[in-house]
Amino acid sequence: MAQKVVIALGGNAILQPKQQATYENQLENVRQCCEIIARIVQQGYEVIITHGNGPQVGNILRQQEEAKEVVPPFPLDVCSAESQGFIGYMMDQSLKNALQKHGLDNAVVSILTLTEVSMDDPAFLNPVKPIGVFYQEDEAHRLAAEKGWVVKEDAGRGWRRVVPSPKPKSILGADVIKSLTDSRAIVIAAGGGGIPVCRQADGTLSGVEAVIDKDRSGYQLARDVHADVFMILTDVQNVYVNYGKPQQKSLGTISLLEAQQYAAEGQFSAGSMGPKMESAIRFVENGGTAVICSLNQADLALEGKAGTRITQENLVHCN
Ligand SMILES: Nc1ncnc2c1ncn2[C@@H]1O[C@H](COP(=O)(O)OP(=O)(O)O)[C@@H](O)[C@H]1O
Ligand SMILES: NC(=O)OP(=O)(O)O
Repeated sequence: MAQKVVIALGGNAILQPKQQATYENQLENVRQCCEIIARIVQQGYEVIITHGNGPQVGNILRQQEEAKEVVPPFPLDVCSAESQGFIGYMMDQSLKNALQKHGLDNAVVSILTLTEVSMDDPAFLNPVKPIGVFYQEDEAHRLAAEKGWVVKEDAGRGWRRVVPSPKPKSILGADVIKSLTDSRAIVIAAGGGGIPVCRQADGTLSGVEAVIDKDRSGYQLARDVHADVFMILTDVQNVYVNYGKPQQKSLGTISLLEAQQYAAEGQFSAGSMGPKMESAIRFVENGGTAVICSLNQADLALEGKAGTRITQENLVHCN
């Protein structure tokens, strides 16, 4: 039987920190990624795709705020929906083209997905999810004072605006996504973690101003579609311990136990590698294999030849 893999593509892989935020740059990154995904489909995997939206939703929010004198700005959950729509469109188009090139006829569908969160989530009191572009520290503090933003340092790469990131409770429509994947369709879903919504006392849904971590919702999606592999693609080739320090060490294939120990030591930053490792560990705890690697090595990493792989087996190997 074909192995099912959920591929989570980082927002910073779609728009790299040093790139100008043009549509063309983002489309080219997505196009390159879809070439690799098409090769994975050709290898016989059933593929489900999810993606981040941190840089993109931050830029949409900024566009709205800058134009507020002429067009009333939309709330953050609507900006999240916009980002899910445009990234889903780029992926849908690029993947259809890449599959056609490889002579593959799988259907591709992009599903605008809502993710339920709880308004009691403590994450609303401590914003940690970085969105938008990177700033120098002094400029970040100036913007925070001027615009009422909360800003934080992001994994040694600069300063960014941060917003609340509640944990996903459930991905709405996951059963429909699963039946589509069971019929060989390649589904793009829960982009940007899904649009955050909460359920009111009367059962109705309403939007929530937050950005859900796509690695956390990617884990839920992988669990809901019964995936064998959960793969997180980002802008580093491996997960490292002592990241950014002279004794930095790259992780190849590691056991679940080793991953849990590194996480307990606080090796992985909140808002970047932290949620990736947390989600990868949860997936392996539930019986699967998790891989974290760079976008351009996804196919190699699936074969165990690149990236960081967390397995249930007690295999320890460092690059
Ligand atoms: N221990 C670590 N190992 C590798 N990368 C790390 C680590 N801790 C923090 N990072 C940072 O995490 C970043 C990837 O997270 P993030 O920017 O949220 O990615 P994405 O947008 O692709 O989901 C890397 O670029 C790196 O700077
Ligand atoms: N929503 C989300 O997790 O986006 P990034 O992958 O850009 O951080």
